[in-house]
Amino acid sequence: MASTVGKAAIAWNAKEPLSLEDVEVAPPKAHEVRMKVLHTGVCHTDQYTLSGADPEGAFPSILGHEGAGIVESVGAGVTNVKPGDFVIALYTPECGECKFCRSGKTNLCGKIRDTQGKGVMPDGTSRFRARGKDILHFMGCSTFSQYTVLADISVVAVTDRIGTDRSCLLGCGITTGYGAAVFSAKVEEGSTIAVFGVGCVGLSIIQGAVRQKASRIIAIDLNDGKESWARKFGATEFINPTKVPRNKLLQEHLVDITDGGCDYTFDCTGNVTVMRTALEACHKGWGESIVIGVAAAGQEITTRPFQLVTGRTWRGCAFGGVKGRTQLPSLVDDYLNGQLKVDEFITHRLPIERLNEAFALMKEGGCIRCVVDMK
Ligand SMILES: NC(=O)C1=CN([C@@H]2O[C@H](COP(=O)(O)OP(=O)(O)OC[C@H]3O[C@@H](n4cnc5c(N)ncnc54)[C@H](OP(=O)(O)O)[C@@H]3O)[C@@H](O)[C@H]2O)C=CC1
Ligand SMILES: N[C@@H](CCC(=O)N[C@@H](CSC=O)C(=O)NCC(=O)O)C(=O)O
Ligand SMILES: [Zn+2]
Ligand SMILES: [Zn+2]
Repeated sequence: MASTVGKAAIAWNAKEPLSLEDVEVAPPKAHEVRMKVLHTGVCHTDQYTLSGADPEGAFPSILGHEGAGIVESVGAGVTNVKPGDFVIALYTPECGECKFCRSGKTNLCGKIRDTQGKGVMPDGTSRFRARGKDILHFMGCSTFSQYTVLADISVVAVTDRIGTDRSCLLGCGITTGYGAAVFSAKVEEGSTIAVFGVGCVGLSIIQGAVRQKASRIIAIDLNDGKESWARKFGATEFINPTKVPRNKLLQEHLVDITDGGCDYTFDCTGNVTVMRTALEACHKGWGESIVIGVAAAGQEITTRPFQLVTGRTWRGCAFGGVKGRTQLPSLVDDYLNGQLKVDEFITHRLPIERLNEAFALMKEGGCIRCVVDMK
């Protein structure tokens, strides 16, 4: 098999716009898949890494991890997909064999995590070259490229009846929030929950909490414009933290209005102060706070240990705790059966040539997800 050339949006350095240029994409080696990326979403984690705040961020690299497309070719030993299959890229792979996969306790497959974090394929090398230099991979996906190479355990085949311009969003934001509520927290019927940060992830938590029949879903965001978004997805209340009664902390206000605190709270902001508020807004004895937002290098969370002694639980999840190869096909079915909203998240669409504009749009409250056409 030969190398192929396609356009990719290369991040040469942190804090710089992506540069659209030709990239040479080597053929897949054993247990690798070369994918023609048809659509990609742009997630806040891409922006976080481009901002330089990610301790694992390395450049030059090809960002993007919320992508879907078609298998172009496969390396030796690949049995789970074949050329022509429609696939979603998985930044949380699923090998089914490692200690993590076998534990049944987590979706955090460990098989390729070390090399993935270093921006290389499992054999320690890159498949991308541009301007005579190796370009790093990102989150095992690099979906801001017309062609990319992934480990075979980092793709899942799904029906294309959903369309790659929709299935791409199941590669991160929607699955992360929905999974956090349904599979990770396992919100119970009648629960009171609070969601901090009404973006794609927060709205997806709301969607999951509605599915679980939560009674009260309190959405919290600094932007009043997010209230209509939250209510459209099923929130029963909205709070702008800048408007809580004077001399009350937001967590005190939440405890007051919920008869002692929330059963579940979710941070979808990446702000460590918000994470503390979310923990302390939990009900004594059983409340659980789930950290989803990604915080910048050097940031740490604090609270009084007494908050935990008195029965609150502080934990987190990646990709909603969802096992991509096992569980994503059924989320696609849910979408096709009208039980999972996906289209509703798409506020903007752009061609590959305008991918940088998606980063600017993310800073505007009106953008939930921008889907980029990579063709
Ligand atoms: N753990 C995981 O697996 C994953 C984690 N993430 C992370 O989750 C987070 C959310 O992602 P996404 O939904 O795409 O991001 P968005 O930026 O779309 O949503 C975050 C929302 O939080 C709001 N916000 C910011 N600060 C506060 C605050 N102090 N109080 C209340 N609301 C606030 C933002 O408002 P404004 O726009 O006005 O700033 C925005 O509406 C990010 O940190 C992302 O990196 C994403 C996917 C997977
Ligand atoms: N590289 C960062 C950590 C970033 C992070 O937490 N990523 C999430 C997914 S965010 C998706 O949009 C994740 O999957 N974490 C688990 C993992 O193994 O990376 C850092 O070093 O802080
Ligand atoms: Zn993401
Ligand atoms: Zn594994």
